[in-house]
Amino acid sequence: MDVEPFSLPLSRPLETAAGAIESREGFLVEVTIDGVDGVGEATPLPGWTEPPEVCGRALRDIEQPRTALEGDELADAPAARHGVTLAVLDAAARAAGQPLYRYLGAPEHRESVPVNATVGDGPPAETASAAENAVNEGYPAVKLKVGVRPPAADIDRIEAVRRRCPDVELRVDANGAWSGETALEIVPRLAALGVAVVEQPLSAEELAGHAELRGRGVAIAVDEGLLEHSPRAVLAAEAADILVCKPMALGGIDRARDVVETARAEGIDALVTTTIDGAIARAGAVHLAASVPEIRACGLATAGLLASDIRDGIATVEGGSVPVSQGKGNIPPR
Ligand SMILES: O=C(O)CCC(=O)c1ccccc1C(=O)O
Ligand SMILES: [Mg+2]
Repeated sequence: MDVEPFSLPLSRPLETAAGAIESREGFLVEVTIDGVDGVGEATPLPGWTEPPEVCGRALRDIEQPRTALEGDELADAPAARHGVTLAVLDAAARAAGQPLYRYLGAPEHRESVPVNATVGDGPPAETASAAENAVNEGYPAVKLKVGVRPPAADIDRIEAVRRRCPDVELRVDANGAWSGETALEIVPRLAALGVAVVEQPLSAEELAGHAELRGRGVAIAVDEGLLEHSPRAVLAAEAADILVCKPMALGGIDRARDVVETARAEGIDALVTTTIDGAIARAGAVHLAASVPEIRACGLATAGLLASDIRDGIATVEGGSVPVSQGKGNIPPR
């Protein structure tokens, strides 16, 4: 197994309530299984996965990728496990002569996956312009980062977006910024502005608080909470209408697919997003989303946030959706 570090600066920082994301450092993972090559990507994000040093060490310690996965050697390193899993699945899908999404179990051909635009914190006019551009480009949904400013200032931003984009599906992601009290005040105002989804309004520990916010006119999506607890615990606490599945943080596209299926079996929806991964992990997440019937718009429109990428022209947005690669495996070989 080969492990190669990379560093990808963002074209500009993504401002969130949990801090700004400025660049992404990770590792390309290359395997050969029964003579077939596979490529994966491990792109840890502190706060969401193991730290980069731990990820790199875990990857370099691996002698046999399949044995490492079978022995659950990467249980404490979700990004490393993601990279190895994606490489192994890529090789397996290639060997089977199938695009990755079909190999993962998609019941039928799938041309593309709908995606939401991702708009970081910024002043109202800037936020509204970014949202309007996204609508003009054909995005079916726009997600705004909130919680950096006081609630009243976020409401101003959302109102500015609504004026310019009367019909788009609006989502907001607070990354855990609000107290229960603030959220109980703000959620009805979001509902009045036609916001469809609020992602992680309360801190990751909160389960009962999220459960209490449901049924107030805005779907409650849990993201960080899935990692703090477990997807099972979030479902058992009835804390979410939607689970936000990040394969890098959940330890691989296989694990993330299990979470999506488990949620849906209980009548809870799920969507796929990334930690702003490089092209290979982003493409893997697109295959995962494509393997799930009728998935709602996913947070996979992040290629444009990167100033450079490990591969160009892979899993990029065209008119509000990302085309699904129909060749063998994850992405075409170089
Ligand atoms: O979901 C999206 O639209 C893009 C991805 C995103 O918002 C994100 C990116 C990196 C780390 C955390 C998050 C998040 O969803 O909170
Ligand atoms: Mg989120």
